[in-house]
Amino acid sequence: MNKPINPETAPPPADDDDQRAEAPLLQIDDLVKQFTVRRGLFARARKLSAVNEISLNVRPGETFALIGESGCGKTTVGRMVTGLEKPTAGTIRYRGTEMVGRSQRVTDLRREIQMIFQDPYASLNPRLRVWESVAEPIFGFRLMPKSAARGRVEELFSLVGLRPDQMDRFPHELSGGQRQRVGIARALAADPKLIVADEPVSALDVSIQAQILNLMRKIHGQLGIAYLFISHDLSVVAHISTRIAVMYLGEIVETGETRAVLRNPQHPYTQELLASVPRRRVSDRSERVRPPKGDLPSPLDPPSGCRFHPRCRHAMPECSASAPAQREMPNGARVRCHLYD
Ligand SMILES: Nc1ncnc2c1ncn2[C@@H]1O[C@H](COP(=O)(O)OP(=O)(O)OP(=O)(O)O)[C@@H](O)[C@H]1O
Repeated sequence: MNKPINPETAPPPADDDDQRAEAPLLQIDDLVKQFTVRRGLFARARKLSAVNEISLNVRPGETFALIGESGCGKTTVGRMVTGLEKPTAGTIRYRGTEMVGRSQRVTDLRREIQMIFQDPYASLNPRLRVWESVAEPIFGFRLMPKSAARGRVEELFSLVGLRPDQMDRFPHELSGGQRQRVGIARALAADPKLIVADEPVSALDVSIQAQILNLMRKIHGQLGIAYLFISHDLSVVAHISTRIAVMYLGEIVETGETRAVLRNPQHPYTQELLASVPRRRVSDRSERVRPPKGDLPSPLDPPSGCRFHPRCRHAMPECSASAPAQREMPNGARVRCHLYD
């Protein structure tokens, strides 16, 4: 996206009464993911803390954004939500059901959670014609007789702005934007209620990014699908999400309505992310979030207390001593920072 951030472009939140009335579609509580890593054959195994006790919920039909620097754990959260990765601890509830095990109920509900990947080229089978890739979930979940699948794929192609004559092409015969449209059609084929979109536009040319985002917004409006939208890019998130969670080194440091958080960020990390945006050149790849000073510490050995404290210009002695509790701010955002104790 080549626009500076404008909090006013964020879709307005649903009014409070609507929000209270609706149970969350997705409820994540105290989710933890640790990977066991070993550097070298004889090195001892170590725990890498990719996601540390995060909680969030996504309401039916809303777009919830997860944002943060590369390596902060966003993809790992998305992969746990879609069942590609198993949590170390914590719970993921979808429509009230805890998504563990392989019961029929869990399997049926998994169909309703689909994923759009960053790199549509890598996520499509190069040996299949694209219509066959889109039809795979229809066959896999036995959603309709095989004879009807091609007609359904044709409908999906039309929905995502592709022509029927493109159905028999192979992925390499399409442009990046067209391949991402195929990826979106494939996610829609399973009739989802929630789509985890993992950096869906960051591999695309800037000129194509807006087209794909507009398509995602159109689908959202037409079909009422909720998105868990993972991105590095604040300007993308400002454009598409109603609520946002800012992640830093495996933890959520600030969460709230997108407009409120972008207008008046409270956490020093969020403030730095936002401050870096207008200074960027718009045409280059540094459009992504520019990290604050210093390197991102290793999740193999995360800092004590507040994980952001070694890079924080407001750091105080208590910041390295204890992890801050989450506090609700006057603008409704929830923030973890000792400045607000
Ligand atoms: N399978 C794995 N085994 C070991 N470490 C992993 C694995 N997957 C992710 N990690 C590590 O977990 C941390 C979080 O990675 P993750 O991909 O979730 O971050 P991210 O914010 O999505 O970053 P990016 O945008 O670069 O994908 C990183 O340090 C990463 O190296």
